[in-house]
Amino acid sequence: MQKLEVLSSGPLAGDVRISGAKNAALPILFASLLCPEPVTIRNVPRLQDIATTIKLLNGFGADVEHHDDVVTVNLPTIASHVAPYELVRTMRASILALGPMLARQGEAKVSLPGGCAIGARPVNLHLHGLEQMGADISVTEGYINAKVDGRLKGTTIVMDMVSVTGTENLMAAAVLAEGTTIIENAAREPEVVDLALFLNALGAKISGAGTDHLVIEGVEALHGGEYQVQPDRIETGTFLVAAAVTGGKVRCTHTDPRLLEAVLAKLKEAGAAIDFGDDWIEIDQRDRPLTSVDITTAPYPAFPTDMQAQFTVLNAVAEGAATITENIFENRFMHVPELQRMGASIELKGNTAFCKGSAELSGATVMATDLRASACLVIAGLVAAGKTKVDRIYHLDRGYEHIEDKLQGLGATVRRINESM
Ligand SMILES: CC(=O)N[C@H]1[C@@H](OP(=O)(O)OP(=O)(O)OC[C@H]2O[C@@H](n3ccc(=O)[nH]c3=O)[C@H](O)[C@@H]2O)O[C@H](CO)[C@@H](O)[C@@H]1O
Ligand SMILES: C=C(OP(=O)(O)O)C(=O)O
Repeated sequence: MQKLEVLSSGPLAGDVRISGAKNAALPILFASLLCPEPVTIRNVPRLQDIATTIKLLNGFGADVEHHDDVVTVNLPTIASHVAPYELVRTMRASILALGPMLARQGEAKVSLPGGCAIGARPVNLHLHGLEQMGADISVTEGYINAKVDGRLKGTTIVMDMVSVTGTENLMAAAVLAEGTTIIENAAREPEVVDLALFLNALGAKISGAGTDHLVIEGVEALHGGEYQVQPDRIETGTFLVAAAVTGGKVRCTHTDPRLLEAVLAKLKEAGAAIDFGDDWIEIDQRDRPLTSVDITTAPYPAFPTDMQAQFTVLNAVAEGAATITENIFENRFMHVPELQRMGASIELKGNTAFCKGSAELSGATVMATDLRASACLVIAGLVAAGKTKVDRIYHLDRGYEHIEDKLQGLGATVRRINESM
């Protein structure tokens, strides 16, 4: 079993190149299913989730090439409309195959992704929206079976809750629907905007992306094209927090400060000096006190749940007391017991973590439970006295490209080890 061994590392320093966004690349790759002509996607990160997606696309009959950060998908005819449990169970985002496959093929069979560490994560909004567009949907033996006679039909969908992949699935399906689809209470996340821009580059007619009101005028077919995935705002935020807690100075390059306003505001509130240009962000925490900050997660443009775990470790070591309230997922505090084992003083009550701050963390063997919890434990290891071993790093590999190389480049002592339990 692979682990990351992290040693107390001192202030991080230097430049780190940010990869393309996992949560934009995944819906874009799945939406390439809509297109019978070749599609070239640039700035795709090398991640386990991307490899899983490519396997799913191969299963549907696609010819996929992946060189460096460029992926080319060619799917002139669909060979299979099934996304099997064996692949889907390793990646919830597989649900994003449903809308595009149904829209193009009139039929889709996708394994239910199931619950995971951070919450139940139902897909009722995805299914309900597709039904409103005329799909006939049943769930049998763990699979979603969706069918439509002819094309999906444009309609108005009011989403009960803000759902990122729910919005993406319905928006992608609506691209090939007959007539106009309106999605109200749509997610405004930058990854939804990236997907809309990608689809429009292939001939889709989507307007309103980035607002909660999307209008999708259906077209008969998409054409091939090229697109560059946006930078990963969560990877960027993770490196900025790592720099902050180690009292370092780090510049994230190939990123976009406009995607991180809520996160940058909280880092400034915590005492960081932040500078930025069009495609870089620099944090300087040298000789500056780090103060804990209250965090409340909510849909974009508010503070992202995917940065909550990283700010929990920041609050554990910063001066002062602060609360962290998680409003998106009901079980996203699995990193807290592990941080407590490293010496953090955090009390959990319902969906709020009360952080006392100023903890002197000590290294321990800790268990990563999900992607961002893993990142939080790696950051904790950078400031903890002695050695931290982070177990179950396959979670980390789902979402962070070459994380140990990037951290080493900033002066951290981190290595991947093979060790049995
Ligand atoms: C691949 C991807 O982009 N993943 C992101 C996406 O996940 P994902 O799209 O799965 O998250 P959602 O935005 O859908 O979830 C928001 C909330 O809505 C609930 N819900 C969602 C759909 C549904 O049909 N019914 C329902 O009740 C969820 O349980 C959750 O409580 O957005 C999350 C919230 O920003 C991020 O943490 C994930 O990193
Ligand atoms: C929760 C995340 O991803 P996923 O939705 O793929 O589980 C994440 O990126 O933090």
